[in-house]
Amino acid sequence: MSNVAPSLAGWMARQRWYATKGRTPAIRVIGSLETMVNEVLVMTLLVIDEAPDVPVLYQVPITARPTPLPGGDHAFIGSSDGLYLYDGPHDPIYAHGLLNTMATEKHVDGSDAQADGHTLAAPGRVVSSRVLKGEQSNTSIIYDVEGETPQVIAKVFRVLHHGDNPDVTTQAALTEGGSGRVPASFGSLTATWTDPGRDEGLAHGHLAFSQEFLPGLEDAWRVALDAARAGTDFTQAAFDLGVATAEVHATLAAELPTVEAGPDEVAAALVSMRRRLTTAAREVPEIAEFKEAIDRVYGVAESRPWPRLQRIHGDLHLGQALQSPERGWVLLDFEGEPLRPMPERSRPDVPLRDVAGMLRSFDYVSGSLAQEKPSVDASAWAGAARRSFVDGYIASSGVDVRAERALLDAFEIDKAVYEAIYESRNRPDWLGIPVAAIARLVERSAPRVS
Ligand SMILES: Nc1ncnc2c1ncn2[C@@H]1O[C@H](COP(=O)(O)OP(=O)(O)O)[C@@H](O)[C@H]1O
Ligand SMILES: O=P(O)(O)O[C@H]1O[C@H](CO)[C@@H](O[C@H]2O[C@H](CO)[C@@H](O)[C@H](O)[C@H]2O)[C@H](O)[C@H]1O
Repeated sequence: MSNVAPSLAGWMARQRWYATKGRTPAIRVIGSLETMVNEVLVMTLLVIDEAPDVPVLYQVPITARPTPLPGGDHAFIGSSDGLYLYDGPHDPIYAHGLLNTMATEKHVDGSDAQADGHTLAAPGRVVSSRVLKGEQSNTSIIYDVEGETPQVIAKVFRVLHHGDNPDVTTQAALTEGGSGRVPASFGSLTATWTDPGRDEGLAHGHLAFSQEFLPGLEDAWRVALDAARAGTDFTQAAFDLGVATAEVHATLAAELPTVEAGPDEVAAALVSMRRRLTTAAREVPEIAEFKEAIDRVYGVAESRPWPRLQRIHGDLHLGQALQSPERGWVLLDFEGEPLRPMPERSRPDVPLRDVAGMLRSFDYVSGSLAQEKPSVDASAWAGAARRSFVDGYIASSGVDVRAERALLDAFEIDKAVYEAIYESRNRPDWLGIPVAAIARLVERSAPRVS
């Protein structure tokens, strides 16, 4: 097609996944994978947006149809060369083709980009597909498939990066390790594209992956919020969540490389934590006043022995766990923290970070209920859930994380610092939740200066 970019820019700016809110995209198509299916041109465009200071690369799958897609008005992008352009995931021709590509290890050649599929187990024949609704940073397509096989979900990554996406590699390793604590991985799609900024002039990364879809399950955030509001005991569920987290850690340590936490590794982790603190102090005045005290907590953590580093979830919170009646807790979304640079997210890290993430999440339950009208005091509920979660983690892992309090506190503070940045950028009304946690943790952990 001659030039689809003019139709795309305005549409991209309105999408949930467009990362630079409030800016007008300045886009250029740098690569394209194209196939013709029954008179429909299916294009996976790699689109660079130079509007932000650091350009962002997006994956924008679109279909170009000679006639309108029935029922596709909500996914209509615009017209070009007399063709009707649609957001690919909403068009069954793209959606079915994507799953097929991942299931058959097909190679697709594009002018500037190449994609290849990888599959662990093929799902059955697709009957229908639909896009998952809700606020998400990526676009997920749910497929109904023929026969006894489970439903399938394919996640289309919108922002692309050079290097493996941990959402794919970590969950695939867990599936290969026989873990039922994640939905079974089916396949993934990677691409190579030109990148003049890299030494070899090429970048390589994940475009999409597919896994078992577990329908009709509530995530733990909703379950916990309802339980806390009603004052229902959650300690057994929290204990089981601790067990599930420890089991995932054990499988990841067995399946993927682990490394000794030597002085260089500890120093690198501290550099990243202090960099984040500096950003938070600059963006959030409430954090600036705690900066020195937090720095002292980090100093204590630095002087303690660190456990061996391994792959972890990286952004574990209650919204990332589904409660299945058959399987118990199942964990999702191993993509890591969206605000952390992608190369850092695939590095071996301290499993205590995931423990800290979940502890923060129980605090968020009581923090958000305290803001409801009328306000609900769930602090005792949250305290009991936090203790039970840690009990479950210790029971399964055999690691006494309470004995590593100084480290756990430092990671909990680091997570709350991250949350303060996240909330100030996305949900300012909730900024008080991580700030109050930092005040409490610092009061408990920061050595006083006389
Ligand atoms: N395999 C799955 N089975 C059931 N629901 C899922 C599955 N994967 C994702 N979901 C649902 O989709 C939501 C978003 O998925 P997630 O992986 O967190 O995407 P994103 O990275 O776009 O936020 C989850 O909170 C969950 O409700
Ligand atoms: O799910 P994402 O990978 O997009 O994670 C980001 O958004 C989360 C909010 O949806 C954010 O989580 C924070 O808020 C949760 C309640 O909404 C709470 O349970 C978490 O503990 C808290 O960190 C997450 O930090 C962010 O990366």
